[in-house]
Amino acid sequence: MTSADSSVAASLAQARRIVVKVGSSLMIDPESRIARTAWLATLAQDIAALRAGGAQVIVVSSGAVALGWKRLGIERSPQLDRRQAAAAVGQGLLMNAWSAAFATQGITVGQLLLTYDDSESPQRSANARATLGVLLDAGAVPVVNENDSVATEELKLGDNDRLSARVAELADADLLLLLSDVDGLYDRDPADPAARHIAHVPRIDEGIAAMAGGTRHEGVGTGGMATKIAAARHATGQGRATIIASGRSDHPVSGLREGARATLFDPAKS
Ligand SMILES: Nc1ncnc2c1ncn2[C@@H]1O[C@H](COP(=O)(O)OP(=O)(O)O)[C@@H](O)[C@H]1O
Ligand SMILES: N[C@@H](CCC(=O)OP(=O)(O)O)C(=O)O
Repeated sequence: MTSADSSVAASLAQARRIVVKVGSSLMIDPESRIARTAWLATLAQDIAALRAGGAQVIVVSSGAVALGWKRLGIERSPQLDRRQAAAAVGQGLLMNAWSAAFATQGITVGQLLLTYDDSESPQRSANARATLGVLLDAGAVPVVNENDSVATEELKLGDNDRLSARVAELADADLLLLLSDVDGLYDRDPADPAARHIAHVPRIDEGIAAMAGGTRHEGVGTGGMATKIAAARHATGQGRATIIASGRSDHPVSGLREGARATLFDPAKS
């Protein structure tokens, strides 16, 4: 285990309130069904273990749009009304999957659907904060997504990486964990075989931001590494450690506690 790995483990062990963001590519299979029911159960077990260690956990889950296409029986399309209709179908499927996964741990889930203007409005963000607080205190796991079916193009956050940083802010979390299909930041898109993994980022500067490219899952993932770095910048700037890690394997969080490779972004010093 390297020192950066142990810092990832230490950050997880120390955090009292954690936002775990799960990308679309982890939730679905190439046929656009909930693919990874067995995997989701292992993540729910990991989250139950974090809670048993005294942490509170909020999930931000993507996948509604990607899941909705197939069930609704329409072709994938960039058109807003079609994506919104797909999300209306997929969001229910997504919550069923989370609800079933956490039920195996005896944990109740509560759905929060937020828009950009909710997070900008003092009144609505105060309400969302209070709802999160009651859910957490009652022992539930809040599962958050963007309210894709109503958000207009101008008022969309548009990606759940940024949404998760805003949720971390709303909930005053001390750790943001972004689970993706890649085990952290590389010095260039890892599609390039020469790309090198970066285990530790003490400070996000323009050089770091310039390394991050887009997604290779057009129509499934949104934003690629660039929006994860934007989220990490937002969260670390507010003093929250951020980890980007792979969710490809079973037990992705306990894997990190045992030294799996990831990228740790230090919180900014005040
Ligand atoms: N510098 C980089 N380091 C790591 N991944 C990168 C980088 N630049 C672009 N990417 C791409 O970002 C992808 C992860 O983002 P994305 O597809 O949006 O996933 P998610 O659904 O988890 O949000 C990676 O699979 C990779 O193709
Ligand atoms: N709110 C959208 C997720 C958009 C998004 O950011 O997706 P991803 O890049 O996979 O985290 C959905 O549920 O389909």
